[in-house]
Amino acid sequence: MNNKLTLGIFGFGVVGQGLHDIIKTKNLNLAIKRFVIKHPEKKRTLPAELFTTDANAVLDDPEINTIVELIDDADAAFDIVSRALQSGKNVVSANKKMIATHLAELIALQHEHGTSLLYEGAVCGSIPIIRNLEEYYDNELLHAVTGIFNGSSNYILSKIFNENLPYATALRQAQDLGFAETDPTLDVGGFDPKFKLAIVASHAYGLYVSPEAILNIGIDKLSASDIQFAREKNFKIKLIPTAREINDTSVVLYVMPKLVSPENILYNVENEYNGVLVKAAFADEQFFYGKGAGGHPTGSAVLSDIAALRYGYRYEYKKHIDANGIAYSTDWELEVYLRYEDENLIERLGFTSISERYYAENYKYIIGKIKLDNILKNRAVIDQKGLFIAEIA
Ligand SMILES: NC(=O)C1=CN([C@@H]2O[C@H](COP(=O)(O)OP(=O)(O)OC[C@H]3O[C@@H](n4cnc5c(N)ncnc54)[C@H](OP(=O)(O)O)[C@@H]3O)[C@@H](O)[C@H]2O)C=CC1
Ligand SMILES: N[C@@H](CC=O)C(=O)O
Repeated sequence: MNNKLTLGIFGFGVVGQGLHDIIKTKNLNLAIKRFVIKHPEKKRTLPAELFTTDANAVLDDPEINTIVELIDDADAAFDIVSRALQSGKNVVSANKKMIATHLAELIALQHEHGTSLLYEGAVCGSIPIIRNLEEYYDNELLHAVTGIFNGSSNYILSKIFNENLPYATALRQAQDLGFAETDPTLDVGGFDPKFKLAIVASHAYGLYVSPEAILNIGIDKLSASDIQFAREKNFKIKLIPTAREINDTSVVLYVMPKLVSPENILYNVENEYNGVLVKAAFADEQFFYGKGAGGHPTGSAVLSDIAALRYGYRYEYKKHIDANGIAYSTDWELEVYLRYEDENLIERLGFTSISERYYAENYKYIIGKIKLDNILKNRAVIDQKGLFIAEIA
C-alpha cells in the first residue's frame, strides 16, 4: 500500500516548523492541507491561508486522512487525537505527556476504530527507540532500558560541567534553542523523561503505569556543592530514567539524577543528545545515540512515522496482549548521595546502610542505601529547597 496522505497539522512551533522544513525538501507522496495554530496574530513564514485556529475545519475535513499533532497543550492534544482516531483518521503525535497519561485509552481507541497512532518523536527525539522496542526486541527479554531521555536537562548539565555556565544561563539557552518544554519544570523536574519512561515501559514490558505512580526527581535543586562533590570524585551528573527488571515478575521505574563515572557510556552524551541503553537477555548491551530535542531531529522522527502510515504501519502492543505477568514494583534499593539540611530527615528516610557522611557548616551529605518506596513516600519532603538526591553508580 502506498496511499497518498493529506495532512492536517496541529502546531507550527519548533517541531511543526522543523517538520515542514524537512517535508519541503523532499518529493513525498503527501500534501499539507492546513495548519491549526492557537495565536492568529503571530507572524508566519507561510501563506496565511494555510493557517486556521478552527480545529473542526481540519478534523471534519474528509479530504484530510492524517492528523499530525504537535502542540504544547496535553489536554487539548488528547481531545484532538481522540477525535481524529474516532473519525477514522490516522495520527502522528510527539506529545509524550498526553500519550503517557492516556495510553490505555488511546490504544483502545485505535482498536475500536481501526486507526493508527504513531509517536516515535515523543521519546528521545530522533532516536528510533519505540519501533525498535516494538519490533526488534519483540522476542527478547529486556533486563533494563535506561539512559538520557531529556535533551534540555542534559544540555544544562553539560554546560554546567563542561563550561562552568550558571544553571539559569544554561536553562535560558535550552529554551532559546527550542529544546525546553513551554513549562521547563517538566524538563528540569524530571517529568518529561518520566512521561517518556512510561511510554518505554509499555513497549518494552507491556506495562501501563500512570506517570503519577512513578518517582521523578529532577536537577532543579542542584547546588554548587553538589557540582564540586561530583567533580572531586571525577563524576558527571546526568538525569537518568530507569526501567529495570528486578525479577521474573517485577519491573521498577524511576527518574533520578545519577553520578556517572567516565567508564559509563552516558558520561560522554552531551548537550541535547540523548542515549538509550538497552540491556537484553541475549543481545546483551546495546546503545542508541542521537539528538533528543530540537525541531529538525524531532521532525525527522515525525516524518518517519508519517511515511510508515503510508504502508499501514501500526503498533501492535504485542507485549500487552501476551500478558506476560510482569507488574510494576517499587520494592527496590538504591545507593544515593543526599545533600540535606535537617537531621531528622535521615531517620525518616530509613537508610538501610550508610557508607559516608560529611558535615560542614553549610554543607551536609550522606551516601547510603535507601528503599525506592521510602523515597516515594517522602517525595514532598525531598522536593523541598536545600535537598538534592542522586543515584550513585
Ligand atoms: N521542542 C522539542 O525539541 C520537542 C518537542 N516535543 C513535543 O512536541 C510538541 C510541540 O513542541 P514544540 O514545537 O516545541 O512547541 P512550541 O511551543 O514551539 O509550539 C507549540 C505550537 O502549538 C500551537 N498550539 C498550542 N495550543 C494549541 C491548540 N489548542 N490548538 C492548535 N494549536 C495550538 C502553538 O500555536 P501558536 O503558534 O499560535 O502559538 C504552536 O504553534 C510538544 O508536545 C512537545 O513536548 C517532542 C520532542 C521534541
Ligand atoms: N523538552 C524535551 C523535548 C524533547 O522531547 C527535551 O528537552 O528533551
